[in-house]
Amino acid sequence: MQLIIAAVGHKMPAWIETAFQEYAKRMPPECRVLLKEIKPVERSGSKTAETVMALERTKIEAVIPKNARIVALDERGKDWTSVALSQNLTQWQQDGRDVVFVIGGADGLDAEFKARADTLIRISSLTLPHGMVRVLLAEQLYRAWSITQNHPYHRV
Ligand SMILES: C[S@@+](CC[C@H](N)C(=O)[O-])C[C@H]1O[C@@H](n2cnc3c(N)ncnc32)[C@H](O)[C@@H]1O
Repeated sequence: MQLIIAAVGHKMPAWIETAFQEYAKRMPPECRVLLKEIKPVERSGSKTAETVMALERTKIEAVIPKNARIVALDERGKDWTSVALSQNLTQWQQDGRDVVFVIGGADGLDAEFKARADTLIRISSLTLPHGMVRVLLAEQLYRAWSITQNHPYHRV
């Protein structure tokens, strides 16, 4: 199983890259997190937000491996606890399918893409900047793995 974060957004500030790597590098070899950045579609007066999201959806789908489980990130998604994420991580490791966490761009994710995702989760009910979402997600994946290992990083 490969954990992939497909994130619309590139050329992130150095502090986002540093924070993301801080957690990604802690993951063990059997549970590595691979980041696939997707260049946002250029905004222009003639493109509606729906058009932009549909174009970004095509770019997102191009980086998703066949048969991968899709977990879309959205502030309206299910509110998982870290323990629930760790339980899902254990199940995902058992079934072996790749898992792709998808983070949208400035306008969000295409509605049809979200409807077809296997799961829609939120990190908070607040709207977060997309760069910070990849950092928080990487930390939560490391925490979830720590829970599965009874590692002292996670304290109940
Ligand atoms: C700036 S937000 C887009 C906001 C957009 N107006 C919307 O309604 O989705 C960019 C991306 O960050 C992610 N995101 C933002 N806040 C989030 C949250 N609280 N939980 C999970 N993902 C979030 C989502 O993937 C979203 O598509």
